[in-house]
Formats: sequence, C-alpha cells, structure tokens
Amino acid sequence: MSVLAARDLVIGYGSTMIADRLAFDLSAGTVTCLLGPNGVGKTTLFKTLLGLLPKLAGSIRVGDAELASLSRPMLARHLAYVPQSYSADFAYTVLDLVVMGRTAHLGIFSTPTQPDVNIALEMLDRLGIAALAHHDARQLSGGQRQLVLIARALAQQAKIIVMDEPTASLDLANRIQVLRKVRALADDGLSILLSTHEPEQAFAIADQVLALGPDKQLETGPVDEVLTPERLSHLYGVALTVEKTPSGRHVVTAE
Ligand SMILES: Nc1ncnc2c1ncn2[C@@H]1O[C@H](COP(=O)(O)OP(=O)(O)OP(=O)(O)O)[C@@H](O)[C@H]1O
Repeated sequence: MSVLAARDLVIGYGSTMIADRLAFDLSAGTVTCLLGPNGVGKTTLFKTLLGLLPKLAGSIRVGDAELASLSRPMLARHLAYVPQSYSADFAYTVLDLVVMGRTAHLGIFSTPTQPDVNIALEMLDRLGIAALAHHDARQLSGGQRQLVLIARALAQQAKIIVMDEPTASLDLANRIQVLRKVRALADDGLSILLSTHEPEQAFAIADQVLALGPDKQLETGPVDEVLTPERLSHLYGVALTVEKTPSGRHVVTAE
C-alpha cells in the first residue's frame, strides 16, 4: 500500500532547480534506501518531503492529501524524521527526549500526559533500550543515541520514518544493531526512507532503492535491479563490482 507518492516532482531552492521529474512511491512495510553522490540533492529531497522546503513543481501525496496542504501537526502524523545527530545541551533524560516526539499530538498549551509517557516507554521497549529511560541523554554512546532518536520518531506515531544516514559514525556492531531494528520496524508495517552512502546497506535491508545519479536522473526499483555494477559505477563515477558471498551478503568493491 502506497503511503506517499511523488510525481513530476521538482526540488530546489527558489530559482535554483536541484532535480526534476522525480517519481516514486513509498509503501507500508518497506525500507527504501536513497543513494547518490555528495551534493546530488538527497538532503534537498528529504527537506521537501518533510515540508521544510517548498517543492518547485509537481505533486507529493500522503494518504489522500497533497503534502503542501497539510498543517505542520497533520504532516507530523504522516512523517517523522530521525536526524544524524543532535546536540544535547540540557540535562534531559532519555524519556524526556522521547516524550518530545509526542509534541505533534499535543495542543499548543498542553503538557504531555501519562498516556504520552506510556507511548514513549513503549517505543523505548520496542527498540530494546527501556533500561535507558532515566539516563542522562548527554551520556549515551553513539549507538544508544541513534536508537533514542529512532524511539523519539516512533513516539510521533507517523506512518513514514525518514532517516538521514542512520548508521553514519557508528561502529560495526552498532551499525548492524541499528539496521536490524530498522528492518524490524518496516516488518511491523512502517515505511522507512533512509539515506546512505553504503550500497551494501541497501542490499542488506532495502526493498526498494532510489538512486539519484550525477545526471540527476532518479532510478527506482528493487535493489538487485537498480544497484547493478554498471549503475553503481555510473552513480559514483568509479568502476565498481558487486559480489555475492556464499552467505548471501553483497560486497561492493572498486575494480
Ligand atoms: N540553501 C541552499 N540554497 C541553494 N542551494 C543549496 C542550498 N542547500 C544546498 N544547496 C545545494 O543543493 C545541492 C544539493 O545539496 P544536498 O545537500 O541536497 O546534497 P546531498 O545529496 O544531501 O549531499 P551530501 O551527500 O553531501 O549530504 C548542492 O549543490 C548544494 O550546494
């Protein structure tokens, strides 16, 4: 089931067009990986989908509505965002931070209620980090922090979660842990759109790839069909091969 549909979408800043003729769907229960070289427009696309930057033309439909017609609280019920990092300047507990994900569900002058706290606790539990609830959020490891940011997005109870390079700066064990959680969330019915500079991550967890090339052409489709050695080489401007190990893992290497 499509939860977001972009058609003839043009993205950019004012009179500066970054990419046009973008067309793709995001479906419930799937992971979509957005790949492309530095500066091609991945962040610009995310900002547009999150309603932070107006589209220049075309359409983005979420549910039955055009994204641009939705109020910020309504948009927040469709899409939640997981940033790469956050600067924790205040002594918030992990639970405080995750409860902040409930903001879109509260009135302007309302404060979180026990049901909001319970939802936040449930999301921490879902990610296996309930034991961190009362920890100082400034004292988390990189991997824990990433899971807390995902829990905060889940507390928003949106159908689509947009993640900006969720494993950047994580060590190997934490990468694997975060990617497994991401896959499990999609298997539970969420639609996850994440950007990555690692095609191997797409092979590992994605159902669909959006590959924005240096020529600003967007290739969309199943991972195996889009991430061929030829297309990957074109995408990154360097000759690449894809090998499948006996255990089924895909390894991308430079020729
Ligand atoms: N506020 C802005 N106004 C005008 N142009 C911008 C603005 N922000 C970014 N750009 C330009 O838009 C293009 C796409 O940038 P964007 O940040 O979307 O790329 P990206 O694919 O996310 O890159 P990276 O992988 O390095 O994060 C770049 O040429 C960039 O210089």
